[in-house]
Amino acid sequence: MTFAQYGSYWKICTTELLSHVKINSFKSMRKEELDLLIAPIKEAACSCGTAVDLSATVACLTSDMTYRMVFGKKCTDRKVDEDGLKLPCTRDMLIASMDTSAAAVEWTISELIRHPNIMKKVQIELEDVVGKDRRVEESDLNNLKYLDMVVKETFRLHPVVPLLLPHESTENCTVDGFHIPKNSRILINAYAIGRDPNAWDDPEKFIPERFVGNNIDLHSRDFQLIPFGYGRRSCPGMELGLCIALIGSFLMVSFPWSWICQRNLVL
Ligand code: HEM
Repeated sequence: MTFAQYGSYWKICTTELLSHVKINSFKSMRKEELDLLIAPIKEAACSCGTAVDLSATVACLTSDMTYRMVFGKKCTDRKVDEDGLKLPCTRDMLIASMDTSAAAVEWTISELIRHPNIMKKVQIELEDVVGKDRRVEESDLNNLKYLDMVVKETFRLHPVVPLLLPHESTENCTVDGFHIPKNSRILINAYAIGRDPNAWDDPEKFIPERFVGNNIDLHSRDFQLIPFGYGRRSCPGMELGLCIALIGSFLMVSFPWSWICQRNLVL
């Protein structure tokens, strides 16, 4: 799918599988998968010294969710059974969704561990919005403004697909004075754009507050922040990816980071 030309077959994935309506209709399934994700972490909390590989756990969560969205049934074999791998589209989906979402959560947590004051602010926001007596719901995400800024800032500094995917020009064109011949392979350096001093103040620093009072958004034409690409070949899984990144980060932040360090969690 990833290397296919734009056309009606390609569009099936974005319109049928990853549309806003479809993503919403799978909410309950995400909740179930989230319970499965929490279980090993809870277990580790009870048995001192048990290691939990967060990256692998989040990757399993995403692959199982994608599998269920495509096949409408639970993935019984962790390695994904034959059906999944026979369909190139499904294989692409699994590859595109697993490591990206897991890496986004890992980078967010790494930055929060390096910046305990920012971690504290996220935890305070979580207590204010969600409290301690109930589980976070996807509907809470809209109200977690600071967490949203933290995830955006993480995407700016650590875009998980730093050069996006290779694109090809279908016509001769001129961009910003540069002539680009037809059929050229174009790589877009999202990593460099996110650290460009012409676009960002103090670009090497992790400052979520830089998003206060501006509308820099992942959904609009803000080309200084393009972790999901832009245009019709941008990431069709952006909504799901963002949701997983926010919920995954939320979960990890719920544990005091000192607990994470003491308890031998593999980050
Ligand atoms: C945090 C999570 C994710 C990030 C950061 C991410 C990022 C990206 C990027 C940068 C691209 C290339 C865009 C371009 O070159 O312009 C891409 C493509 C793609 N992504 Fe994602 N992605 C994420 C999650 C997902 C999920 C959850 C799915 C599916 C369930 C998915 C499916 C795809 C597919 C199928 C493509 C290829 C699209 C095409 O061929 O035009 N991604 N993603």
